[in-house]
Amino acid sequence: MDDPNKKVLWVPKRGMPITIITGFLGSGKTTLLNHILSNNKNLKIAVLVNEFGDINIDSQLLVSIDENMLELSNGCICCTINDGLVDAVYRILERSDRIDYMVIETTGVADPLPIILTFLGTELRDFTRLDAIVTMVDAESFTPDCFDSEAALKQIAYADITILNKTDLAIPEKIESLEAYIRTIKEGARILHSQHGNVPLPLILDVGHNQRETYDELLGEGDRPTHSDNDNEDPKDRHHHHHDHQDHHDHQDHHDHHDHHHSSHLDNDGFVSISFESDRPFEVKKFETFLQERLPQNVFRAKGIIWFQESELANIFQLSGPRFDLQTEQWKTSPKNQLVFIGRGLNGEQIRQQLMDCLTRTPSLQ
Ligand SMILES: Nc1nc2c(ncn2[C@@H]2O[C@H](COP(=O)(O)OP(=O)(O)OP(=O)(O)O)[C@@H](O)[C@H]2O)c(=O)[nH]1
Repeated sequence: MDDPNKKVLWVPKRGMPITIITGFLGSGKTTLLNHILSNNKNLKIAVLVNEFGDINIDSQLLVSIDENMLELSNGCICCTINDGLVDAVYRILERSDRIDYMVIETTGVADPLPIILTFLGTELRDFTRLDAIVTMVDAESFTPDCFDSEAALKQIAYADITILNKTDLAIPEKIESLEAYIRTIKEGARILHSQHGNVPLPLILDVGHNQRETYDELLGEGDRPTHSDNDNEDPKDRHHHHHDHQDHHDHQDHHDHHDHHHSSHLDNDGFVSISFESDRPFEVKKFETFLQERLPQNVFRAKGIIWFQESELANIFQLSGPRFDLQTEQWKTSPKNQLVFIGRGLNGEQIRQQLMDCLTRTPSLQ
């Protein structure tokens, strides 16, 4: 055992507060995260961004934060709870620099429940305090059929706070009927309105709206005493917790647990993500034609950083439903194309070929 006098109280008393931002594809999660990072004055916030796709576009679209405060995980955290989420959270917790708060942005197709249960039902609950699940809803494009997506519905059902975002694009009647609809899914829902995620931060951070009792039944621990503070725990022990779940015996337990939560997983609701990268620029005209004439209807969301032969700048491309948008900024890396397309039943090979056709010709072919 370590010298007990050497114990360091570096785990916050009630555990690291965690806010989880969910919301369907393109609803404004990254926009909200940027609002939080730009406007919070006092908190040192660590961010965990999870993306559904091979390329991390979001991380490049975040306002600059200390690189060390950002953890990335690819794929869907609700599918890779063991390796992705738990480890990424531990990596943040184990940092020696001061961190007051953790914000996690899930993918647009994530079912929040397995993520919530991971925080409440694994050893993570000793070191974290789930503060609130914040769900972004696109007030313009959201319809009660929820894009046929079970994930979209669950994101609202498990929200502690729902933000009706993009109110600039929706008529008041639509906003009203959406509110009413949300309350049919979740009685007594706390609903905020926003444009570009602009909500007062005290309404969404450190609000203590997540109630673990709500999940007792799912966690199978109705009569179990609630966990006490862990301010007396030796960080070394905590460290062991972490590695325990990687050794054989515990790993097995962990797996059972995981599978249990996983059974409710939605397999991304049939959404697939296609990524494209190239070190050669596009020709503007060809890419325009691609967008106008070739882009399949079933692409629900696309985003990326585009290199046009005609431009010195990086072009940030955003497509959400029927809208798309291009904005320029200085390159932070050497110029290249990085794009992700998300939708149902996409033909990846075809999309990639069409994008290849947008590239400038290689010198040898000219
Ligand atoms: N007009 C309008 N556009 C918005 C608003 N909020 C976000 N957007 C735009 O909507 C697009 C998608 O926003 P993101 O924040 O990237 O959405 P997301 O939920 O992170 O998207 P995924 O990562 O695909 O899940 C971007 O082009 C934003 O600029 C808003 O309130 N009004």
